[in-house]
Amino acid sequence: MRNKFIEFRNVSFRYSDEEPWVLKNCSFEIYENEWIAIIGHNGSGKSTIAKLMNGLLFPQEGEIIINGQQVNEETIWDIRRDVGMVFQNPDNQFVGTTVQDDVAFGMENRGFPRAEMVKRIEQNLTAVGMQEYRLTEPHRLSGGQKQRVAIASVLAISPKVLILDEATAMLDPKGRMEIMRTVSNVQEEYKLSLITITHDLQEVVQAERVLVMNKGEIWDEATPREIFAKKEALREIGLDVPFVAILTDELKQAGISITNEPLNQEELLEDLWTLHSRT
Ligand SMILES: Nc1ncnc2c1ncn2[C@@H]1O[C@H](COP(=O)(O)OP(=O)(O)OP(=O)(O)O)[C@@H](O)[C@H]1O
Repeated sequence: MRNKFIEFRNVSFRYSDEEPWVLKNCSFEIYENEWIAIIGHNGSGKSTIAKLMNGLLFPQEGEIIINGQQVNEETIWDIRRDVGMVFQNPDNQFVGTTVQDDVAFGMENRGFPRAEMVKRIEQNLTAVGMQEYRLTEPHRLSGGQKQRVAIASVLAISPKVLILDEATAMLDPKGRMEIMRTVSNVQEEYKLSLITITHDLQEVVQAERVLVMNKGEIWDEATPREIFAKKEALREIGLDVPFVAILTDELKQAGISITNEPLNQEELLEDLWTLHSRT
């Protein structure tokens, strides 16, 4: 049984008294070392959840507990050490003139000793496969490389949770795959809780659990397979389903009796192969 690391208890939030509620009575938990994807239509409140987890915003109602502490003005520095975030636009996240300066920045702010900083720069740039670029100026890097450096900068201060808020949205398919491979490796190596906010279905199917948002409320919370089995209901709330799930439905309608809910090509091929070998 895993320990709870983040808990939202009846959280409601709005940006001002004049504006509508953006989150309405949201309760959920995130466990140590799990990978959870948050999905939902545009404006459903996903980024707001991320900002609440990092103490960039505070709820008007309910409470948020992270690593046993309530998130508030007094605890945000502890919370920000535990919860690292990487955003969508890699260009907005650089402060250093070289890659290694950039990774050092967060540690300098927190007063890490120099020898520790040098060790962590090496360790974290290696973890994301960017060690050979340590003296490169960030603007010379590709989008995917910039995001890997942004991840290394966050990892350098040893967070327990890594939030990627649409962090692959501006990358090409190859860049996306590289980032997701990197992230999956570091999650394993550092035993992190990983929260990916994304519209990319290939990312969603890799998560252990999916939290679906709809109009500021939690619509569902389950494994990717359970979520994507609800194809029609997902479409009704403006969400896509993976191509393999659509293809499976069409194959079923054509009389091919696939009994599972495959989530990727490999699983679908395996199901078809099993059927074929039975006939
Ligand atoms: N700074 C802000 N001031 C006022 N309203 C905001 C602000 N940021 C977001 N909102 C509103 O809050 C609602 C939720 O926004 P949020 O960014 O959390 O949604 P999202 O699910 O992440 O959307 P997307 O997928 O488009 O990024 C939207 O209606 C948005 O317009």
